[in-house]
Amino acid sequence: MISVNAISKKFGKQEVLKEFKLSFEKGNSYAIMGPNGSGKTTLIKSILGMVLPDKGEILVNGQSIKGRNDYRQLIGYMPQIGRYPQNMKIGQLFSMMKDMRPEIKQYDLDLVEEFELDKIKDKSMGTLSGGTRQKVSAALAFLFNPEILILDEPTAGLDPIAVEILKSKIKRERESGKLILITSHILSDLEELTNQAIYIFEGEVFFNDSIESLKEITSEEKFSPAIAKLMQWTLKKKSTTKVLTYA
Ligand SMILES: Nc1ncnc2c1ncn2[C@@H]1O[C@H](COP(=O)(O)OP(=O)(O)OP(=O)(O)O)[C@@H](O)[C@H]1O
Repeated sequence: MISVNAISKKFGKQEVLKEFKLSFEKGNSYAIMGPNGSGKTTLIKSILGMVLPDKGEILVNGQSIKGRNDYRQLIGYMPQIGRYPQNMKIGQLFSMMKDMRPEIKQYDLDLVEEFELDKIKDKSMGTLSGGTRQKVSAALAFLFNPEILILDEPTAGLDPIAVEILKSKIKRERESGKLILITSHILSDLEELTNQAIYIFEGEVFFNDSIESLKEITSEEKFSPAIAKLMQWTLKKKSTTKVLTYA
């Protein structure tokens, strides 16, 4: 569904993505992991067309995304930090988004309802707490029932009830066959929500396979120690990169 074909990206002298080769298939949910600054958001933004790779190409449903915008309609994106017009009210924001997609007549309002956003529809975006803004971002990502969901640190800043609501929504979408990409530092969330693991380190894809095979390779039964081991390997034995990279 999404093919990342040897993309590279530099910011100044810093090579953030080095020849990334990845493929993301429908019905799977991918945990995109790596230390702070390892390139997770840059990868996601490249798929969204918000960052232009210096080399390589990205295909969505077999077609290059270069110079196109239409494919974005297939994707629901929840950014790490949602930026919205400060004076716009929640209700106005949702109306504006709906007006931008007039062809869509049915909305997925699960999160609008579960987060009770209607009750605060007259609040301005600029006055919202960080967590409430996250709820709005999440509800918008799911609004048009997209085939692909890209969620950048989706549970960060949410209270425990909201976290459970969002996780249960993500699981329902995954079960319905959607493609889901999640970046997070919260390993317990990733274990619950994903079946594929991608670990990025110093601009390279260090691990890319199923969570089952991650556990096998690391000889760990649980996800968290398996990731911890992977992190130790990245730090101590950088030379194992080639062995662990399944492109
Ligand atoms: N627009 C930009 N201009 C210059 N440098 C950038 C830009 N965007 C990202 N970077 C740099 O690229 C590197 C990777 O950033 P990125 O946001 O992709 O990391 P990340 O893995 O998502 O990090 P985190 O876990 O902290 O969210 C960082 O060193 C960052 O400073």
